[in-house]
Amino acid sequence: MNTKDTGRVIALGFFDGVHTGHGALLSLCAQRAKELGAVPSAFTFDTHPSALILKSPVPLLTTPADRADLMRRYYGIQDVIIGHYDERMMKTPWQDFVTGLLVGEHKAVHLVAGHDFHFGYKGEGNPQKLKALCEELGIGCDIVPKVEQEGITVSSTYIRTLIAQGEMARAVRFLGHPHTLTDTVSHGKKLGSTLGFPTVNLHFPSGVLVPAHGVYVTRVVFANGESRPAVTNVGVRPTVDDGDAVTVEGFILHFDGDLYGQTIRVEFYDYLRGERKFDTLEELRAEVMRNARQTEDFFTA
Ligand SMILES: Cc1cc2nc3c(=O)[nH]c(=O)nc-3n(C[C@H](O)[C@H](O)[C@H](O)COP(=O)(O)O)c2cc1C
Ligand SMILES: Nc1ncnc2c1ncn2[C@@H]1O[C@H](COP(=O)(O)OP(=O)(O)OP(=O)(O)O)[C@@H](O)[C@H]1O
Repeated sequence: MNTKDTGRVIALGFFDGVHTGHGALLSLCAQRAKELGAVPSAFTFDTHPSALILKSPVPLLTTPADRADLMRRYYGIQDVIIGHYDERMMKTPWQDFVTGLLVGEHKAVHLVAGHDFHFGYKGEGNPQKLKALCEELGIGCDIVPKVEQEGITVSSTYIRTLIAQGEMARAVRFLGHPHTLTDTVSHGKKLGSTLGFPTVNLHFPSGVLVPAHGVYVTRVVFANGESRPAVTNVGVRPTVDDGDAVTVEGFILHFDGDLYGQTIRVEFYDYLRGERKFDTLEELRAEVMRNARQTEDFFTA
């Protein structure tokens, strides 16, 4: 993208999940970019800073690619800069992050950050300092006030707890869109077809949060943009498997075709039930058919 002449308006944060709080920043970023004739952009990192600073990995709601895709589709962010978070980045003073990286390298003409945005070495940068520095540099800066919903401050941390507990419908309200996983379809055991419900098999990449094991109302979006309702199991399939490998298996309704090797997006809308060990495959089959009808009803209601 040629930003040499136009420059970028850059929204700042990690943006895991791209929730409604992030949405406030991203919408404003798109609006300012339009006013300035600049490219609406966002800056995120490949690794969550806490993973390095606190040395404890944070299981994320989204991969960097899903984050970028959500920001583009829902908020019109054209350019998502994915910075590499390492020791060097951690030790970068907040002023250098702004002047060297955002303005110098990425041609920022305007920045947008949230009310509690702390950044740079030891988190010494904050919204007040950012605003003052932007004034000095002669570029614009917006600080977005806190977004609350249902009396709660919207945050990635809160939404992670919801998804880990299977509270998917509530998570979707706080995200402002369905929870998303994009992956390439891999081969399963092919048992599903003989049981009357062929499935696509996906995996959560390492570092991405696995929702509570159970069955979900989902929609599968194909590479060509078409989509179909699907009922999806997340878990270890105790009826047919002894292992503890977690799979994501979707039975796509009203569809037959080979999707092996294709990249698809699964959108999670609601939680139907926990994963169970059935005594017979026939009982499993009957339950999956019931869950398929519930999924159909969800989208036709
Ligand atoms: C909607 C749905 C619900 C499922 N629920 C369970 C379950 O509760 N317990 C279980 O052991 N397996 C469950 N499964 C996994 C099935 O055991 C698995 O899809 C089937 O054995 C076919 O596997 P395959 O695709 O590897 O051939 C579910 C699968 C789907 C699609
Ligand atoms: N509820 C909110 N209202 C307004 N701005 C927000 C809200 N949540 C986050 N932001 C802003 O969005 C940007 C990205 O924030 P960040 O990625 O840290 O999200 P977060 O939800 O606060 O994450 P965490 O739960 O890890 O604290 C920051 O500038 C932050 O201040």
